[in-house]
Amino acid sequence: MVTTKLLTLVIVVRQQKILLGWKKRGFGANRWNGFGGKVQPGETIEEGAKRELWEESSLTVDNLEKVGRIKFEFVDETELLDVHIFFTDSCKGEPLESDEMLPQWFDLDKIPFDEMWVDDIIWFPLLLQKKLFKGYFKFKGHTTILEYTLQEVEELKELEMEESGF
Ligand SMILES: Nc1nc2c([nH]c(=O)n2[C@H]2C[C@H](O)[C@@H](COP(=O)(O)OP(=O)(O)OP(=O)(O)O)O2)c(=O)[nH]1
Ligand SMILES: [Mg+2]
Ligand SMILES: [Mg+2]
Repeated sequence: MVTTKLLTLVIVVRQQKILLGWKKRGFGANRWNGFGGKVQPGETIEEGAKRELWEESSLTVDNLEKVGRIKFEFVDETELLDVHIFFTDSCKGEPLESDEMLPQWFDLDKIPFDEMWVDDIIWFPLLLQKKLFKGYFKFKGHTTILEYTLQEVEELKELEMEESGF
């Protein structure tokens, strides 16, 4: 049986720099990434995103902008990941290291894609151009993309629709 795990990812920008965290443990460890994680029962996706941002970086934010949604499939695994991606340039506070993440600011033209998930270099340009997007990536292991789709969408509601495959 295929199950879907709901996840969030928050990309923080401030003063022409992007904040990434070096993931110290768990899924996707030893890569730079935005902040996020599993949505818990009883919270909305945006609430989950804010909670994970706070837990992992100590930053707070009033509003997150939803910018994209990517589904990930891993061959030989029955769990699909449904990652809801948010953007903010209005976070409050200063980032602090957590159990999970070591935060660091990067110039927007020096994003360390060679130390990130391999799909990121494909969709980050859309995010940085403030486009809305949806995508699907099929992985073999954690470093090989077998196939993918990526589309810009016009409206947020296009991200809410289909539950089965894009
Ligand atoms: N940039 C990027 N992020 C990804 C990819 N795949 C993927 O799951 N993520 C993100 C979504 C989540 O933010 C994070 C995975 O969730 P997590 O393991 O951090 O979950 P969590 O914070 O609840 O973990 P924990 O407290 O249980 O340790 O990685 C990807 O291909 N690229
Ligand atoms: Mg996390
Ligand atoms: Mg977490």
